[in-house]
Amino acid sequence: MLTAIKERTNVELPFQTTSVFQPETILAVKNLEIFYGEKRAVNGISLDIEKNSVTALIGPSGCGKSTFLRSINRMNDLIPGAKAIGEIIYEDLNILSEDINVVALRKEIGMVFQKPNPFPKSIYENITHGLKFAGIKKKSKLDEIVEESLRKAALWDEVKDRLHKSALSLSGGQQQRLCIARTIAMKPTVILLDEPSSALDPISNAKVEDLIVDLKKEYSIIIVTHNMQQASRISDKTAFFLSGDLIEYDSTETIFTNPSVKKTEEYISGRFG
Ligand SMILES: Nc1ncnc2c1ncn2[C@@H]1O[C@H](COP(=O)(O)OP(=O)(O)OP(=O)(O)O)[C@@H](O)[C@H]1O
Repeated sequence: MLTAIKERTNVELPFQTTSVFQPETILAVKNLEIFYGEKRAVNGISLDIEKNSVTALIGPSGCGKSTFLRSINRMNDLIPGAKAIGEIIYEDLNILSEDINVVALRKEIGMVFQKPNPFPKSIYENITHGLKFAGIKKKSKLDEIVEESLRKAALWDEVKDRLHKSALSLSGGQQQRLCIARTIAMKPTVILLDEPSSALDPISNAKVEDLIVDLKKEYSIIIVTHNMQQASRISDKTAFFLSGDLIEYDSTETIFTNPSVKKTEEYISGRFG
């Protein structure tokens, strides 16, 4: 799929491509620094994100989790004065390169935000909006993708009889699954989730968590969460951030049962943050 980004951007690859990845790595982050004006919010972090896994980003408020997450699909470009230095390598390309086609990138690396943000349109149109923009016009094809995306987001059975009703008539939890379906419809490889269930009631939260675990079969998922139980329930790897530094990154089991760094243990046991 990324060939599309390459073709559209004509990026010259400045590095050898085949040796960059370990077999299961989908994103390789190298010496990533992110600034807002003069202020550095992420201090030169390096980590590999595994394919078909859930990676949780945890840490106290203001430690740089969302800033890092947004850099992965270049959402920080929308913030005046924001600047990223270093490399985020995805399928042989540095995502941070000026030549990257960010529209194509954001289709492959989709994002779902904390507050459900469906368009004030029908459920059907919420899914088809981006597809039409991408040039898919045929009704039968659109119908097929709508059903497929809603099924994958575990929402089809609840909405199949009201596809042309307003998305705003859905509950908060359903709206968030619709936003996930909207992202899935663009056929991403990576899904970024910024506290996707923190605004939801416990039952909707549980549905979204089940969905995330299910989705990792097909997608690589990176989730920012303040909820330690959530991180331990659904993620395979956990990265602990503090003041813009990546303090510890390991399997979720290790982070929660036997962390190497004292600060990690203090944070997950609720002693600060
Ligand atoms: N748009 C912005 N302009 C300037 N500074 C920003 C901006 N967004 C974030 N920051 C700063 O960057 C640092 C990291 O913020 P970020 O939102 O990434 O942290 P976070 O760990 O995601 O926090 P939270 O858990 O509260 O969402 C903070 O000091 C924050 O004030």
